[in-house]
Amino acid sequence: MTSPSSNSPALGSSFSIQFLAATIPFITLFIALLTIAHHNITIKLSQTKSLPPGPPGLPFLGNLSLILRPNLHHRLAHLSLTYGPIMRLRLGTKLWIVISSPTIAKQIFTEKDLEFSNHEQPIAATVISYGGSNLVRCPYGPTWRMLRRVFVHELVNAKSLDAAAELRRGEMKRAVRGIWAKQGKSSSINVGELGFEVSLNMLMTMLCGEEQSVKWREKGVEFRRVMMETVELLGRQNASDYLPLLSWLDLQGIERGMKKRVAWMDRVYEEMIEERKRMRECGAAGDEEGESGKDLLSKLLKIRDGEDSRFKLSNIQLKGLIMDFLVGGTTGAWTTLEWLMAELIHRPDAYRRALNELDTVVGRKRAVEESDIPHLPYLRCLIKETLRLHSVIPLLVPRVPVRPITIAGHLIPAGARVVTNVWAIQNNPEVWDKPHEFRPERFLPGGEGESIAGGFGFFPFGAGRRKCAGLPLAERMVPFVAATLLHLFEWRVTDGEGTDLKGRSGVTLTKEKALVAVAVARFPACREMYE
Ligand code: HEM
Repeated sequence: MTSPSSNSPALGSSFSIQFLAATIPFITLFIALLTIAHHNITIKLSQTKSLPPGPPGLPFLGNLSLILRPNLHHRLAHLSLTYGPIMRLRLGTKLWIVISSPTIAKQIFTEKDLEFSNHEQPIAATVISYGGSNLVRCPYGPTWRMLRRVFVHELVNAKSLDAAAELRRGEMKRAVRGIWAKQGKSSSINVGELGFEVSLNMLMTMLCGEEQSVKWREKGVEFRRVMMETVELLGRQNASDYLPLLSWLDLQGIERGMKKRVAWMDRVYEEMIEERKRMRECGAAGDEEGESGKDLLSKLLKIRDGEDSRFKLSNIQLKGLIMDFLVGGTTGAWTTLEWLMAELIHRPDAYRRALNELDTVVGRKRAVEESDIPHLPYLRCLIKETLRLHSVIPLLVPRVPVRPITIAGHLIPAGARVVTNVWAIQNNPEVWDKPHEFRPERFLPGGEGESIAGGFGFFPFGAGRRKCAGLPLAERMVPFVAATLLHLFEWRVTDGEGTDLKGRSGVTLTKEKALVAVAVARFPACREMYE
């Protein structure tokens, strides 16, 4: 008798293909583990003595299981109580050095800032940054310096921001009108969604002018969904980053998911660029002096097309900067606004004080203007306190030294990920008095905030060369939106929906449950402030 397989060469070859397909992952896993073992042994023999202390880990995988769950900022803060303010974690082939002390952070971001000027580039970030072509992920060097100059001096410099103040005002008015229109219909408002929508519309209008942004406004809901999913994927710890030999399997689907969403955003950017080009060709988009010339996309296109000899920008870099502007801008703004409103609902006395300040400075007959912000010190304290308790990016963007560096007597090897737990520092009882209480007053002149911030106890925007490039815009946009919403409406929560203060962190720290509130006009007799 012959076996079925010997009679059927086709079946035989399909069997061996199936066998091969089934064994490849195991062979790869085996090779991966051998490589990690070799890598670990090499690190162990040469460096363990001088590395910072850290928890014991499993063979090959190290402490990987610790970081694959949410709310990593909490877990790392807790671990640092045992292992100290500079701690190591071994994650597959990677080494993390976690910093939880202001003194060590100060050393890293001041004395040694140059050595720590590279941001890490995990797989998901490589996808969203067009392979490291945007500002957030560009390796430190001449290209990064050029991108940073374009961003800081062309997009968010005082002149550009002043020129676009009217556009932000228009978007704020549009949002107010929308909230007003819902009056009396007992419709609740998702505060985070509102914050996202207003900030996205402001950024879009600044980017491509009022006329063109109307078209993108229709895509706002989808934009929000895609962007939120992108940020969520960006914040998930990806096993492929720590076990590179297995990365082709993309076990958690993070790379695939990211590519899909980035492709969607890329299509939007390409369309925006094409349309702007058409407008410029037919003279609808003018010079910098003209009305539509104020838009930032025209400036970027001029640079890309070689009309501005100071800089050189490729199309990919241009799209990377748009990504920085929109993702960085919306993420920081909406999370801060939602946390701020949630905190105020728990602190009626702080809420009342904010309203008193607004009613005194702005009055009851006109809406808030951006120019009012410098005269609203308590409002600025509220925002600082929100950023202290709920840092938007609780672990900042990890830095990667290019050569071995000794900090606080410990070796940080080249290529290690230096993760600064700014949340832990800003919530440390050894640094702050009753840190878990929302007390905006601490940032008033003479309060503890002044001295602690100088000593690296408060730096929600990061520090050093790679400090948030969008800070000048954030300092205008966030207080302006917050002040307007507080001044014109009374915010009431219905069933306590989302009023708890539980957070959930990935790359950003957001509220676990969305805050939903009803907005009631404070000055209904002054319809012109709302319509
Ligand atoms: C409340 C608002 C915001 C917060 C808390 C925030 C926070 C941060 C943090 C922590 C970093 C990393 C800094 C470091 O590595 O030391 C960063 C970088 C950055 N942010 Fe922001 N950000 C905010 C708003 C914005 C806005 C409005 C924009 C753009 C319009 C923006 C664009 C950027 C960019 C481009 C970088 C990368 C800078 C570089 O690598 O050179 N951010 N931000």
